[in-house]
Amino acid sequence: MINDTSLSQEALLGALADAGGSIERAAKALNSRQEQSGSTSHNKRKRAHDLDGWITNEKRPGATSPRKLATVPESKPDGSLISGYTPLAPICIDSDSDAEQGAQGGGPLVSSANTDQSSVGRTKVPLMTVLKQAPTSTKSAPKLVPRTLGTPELVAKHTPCTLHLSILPPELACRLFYAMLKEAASWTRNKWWLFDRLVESPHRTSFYARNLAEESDDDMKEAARYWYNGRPSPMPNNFLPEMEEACEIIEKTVNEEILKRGKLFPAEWQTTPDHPWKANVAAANCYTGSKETVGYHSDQLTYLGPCPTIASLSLGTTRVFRLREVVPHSEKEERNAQTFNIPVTHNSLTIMHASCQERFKHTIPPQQTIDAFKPAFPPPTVGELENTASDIMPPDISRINITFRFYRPDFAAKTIPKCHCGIPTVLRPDMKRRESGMISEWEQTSRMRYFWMCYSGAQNEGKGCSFFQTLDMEREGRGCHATSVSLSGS
Ligand SMILES: O=C(O)CCC(=O)C(=O)O
Ligand SMILES: [Fe+2]
Repeated sequence: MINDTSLSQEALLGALADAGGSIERAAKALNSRQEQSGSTSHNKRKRAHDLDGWITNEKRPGATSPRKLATVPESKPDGSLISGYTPLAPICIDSDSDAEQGAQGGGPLVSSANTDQSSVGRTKVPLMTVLKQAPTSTKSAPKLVPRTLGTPELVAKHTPCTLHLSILPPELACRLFYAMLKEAASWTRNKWWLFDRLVESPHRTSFYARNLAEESDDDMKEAARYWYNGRPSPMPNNFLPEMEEACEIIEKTVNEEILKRGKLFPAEWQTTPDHPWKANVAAANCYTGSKETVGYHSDQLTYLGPCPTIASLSLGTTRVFRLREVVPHSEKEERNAQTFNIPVTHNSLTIMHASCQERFKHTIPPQQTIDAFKPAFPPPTVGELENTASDIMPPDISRINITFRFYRPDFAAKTIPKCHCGIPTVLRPDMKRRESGMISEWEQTSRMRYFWMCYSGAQNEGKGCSFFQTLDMEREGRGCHATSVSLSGS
C-alpha cells in the first residue's frame, strides 16, 4: 500500500488522469519522475515499493471476514471525521458520491483492465484507494474552531449557500411535514460495501421523481434507479401533491438566487429567465432523535452535471447542517478547512449553489440533544399520521429533509458511460487538485476536472473495476447548448 502520503492521492490521481486512465503508464511516469528528481536511494526504494503495492494485489492489513453489517458513526460532534468511516450520502448521495470513501490507504481491490502483463502478477489494483473522493484535509495548518452561521447574511458571506427562513406558508410546511413523516414509515436505510463490511446509513431515505408518468422515455426512471451510490433501487415515487405545491414556491426562490449570482460557471446549466431551474427529482431523508445522521459527503454529480444547484428544505426539529471546505493540496500547508455549522430550522430552505459540491462537503452530524418540535398545526385529519409512523418517528424529535434537484437532460441516463462491470459510472470532481493560488474562486471552479469512474465497488461486495475517463463536455456533446439537448427537459 502507499505509505508515503506525499505521493498519494494528488500525485497518483494526477498521473492517472495524465495517462488517460492507464495504470501502467501512470506508474511508469511516476517512477521516472521520481528517478529524475534525484531522491535518495532509500526514498527511491520506498517509492518503488509504495507504487508496487498500489498496483499489485496486496492484502490490506486488518481486513476481516466474515462480512459484517454495521451501522457506522459518521463524524464526531466537534465536526472532525472519524477515521476509517466511509459515509455515503444520497445522490450523489454519494459520494460516496457522496462519500468520504473510507480510510486512507484502503479500498476495494479491483481488476485492472489495462494491466500490462509484463508487470508480473499485477492483476489487481486497489484503484479506489487513489480514485476515491478525496478525504477532507486534516493536517498541517492549525485547526480552526467550527463557526456557527446563525443568519442568512452570514451563510451567504462564508459559504456557497443561501439560507431562506420561513420559505413556505406555515400551514403548507406542516402539511408537508406530516405527509412525509407518514411516507417515511416505508423508507429504507441504504446499504453499501465498505471494504469487506456491509454498512448501513444511519437515517431513512427515499427518492421521488416529478411527473413520472409523463416522462416520454424511460430515461428519468433509469437515472432514478441509480440515485444512490450507483446501486439499483426500487422505482422512485411520484411527487406528493404537497411536494408539488412546495416545489413551485421553492423554484421561484432558487431562480431568483441563481440570477443574482451573475456569471455562471461554464459547465453548469445556464439558467436564464426563459429556461429556469426546474426540479425534476427529490431525495428525501428522515432523521429521528439526535443520533441519526448523514456523514460528510458531496452530492453525486452523475445526473446533475458539474456545479449543480440543490435546494434543501428542512421540516421538523432543528438540526445542524455542517459544511466544510475541501482545501486543495496546494494550500493545505497554509490553511486548514473551516467548519461551518448552520442550524436549519423548520421551514427553512438551504440552497447549495454551484461549486458547493466541488469545494465543500456537508453532513448532518449527531448531536447531544435536540429541541422538541412543536408544530403550529395539528395533522390535517384525525388519523392522518398513522400510529406506526408516529411510533417509529415521533413528530417532535424527527426532521424531514427534501433536496429538490434538477437532473440535466445532457446527463440523461442513456448518456452516462458504463464501466466494465456494466453499471453506470459515477461523476466525480477532482476536489483536492483544483487549481489555486492567484486565481479567483470562479476560475478555480471553472477549471475543475471531473472523472467518470466505476462505482460498483460500493455495492458489489467491494468489487469494482478500473474504469476511468475524464469528463470532456464538448467531446461528449454535453452542455445546455449542445444540439442533442432538448431545453424542454429543463
Ligand atoms: O438532511 C440534510 O439536510 C442533508 C441531506 C443530504 O445531504 C443529501 O440528501 O444529500
Ligand atoms: Fe448531500
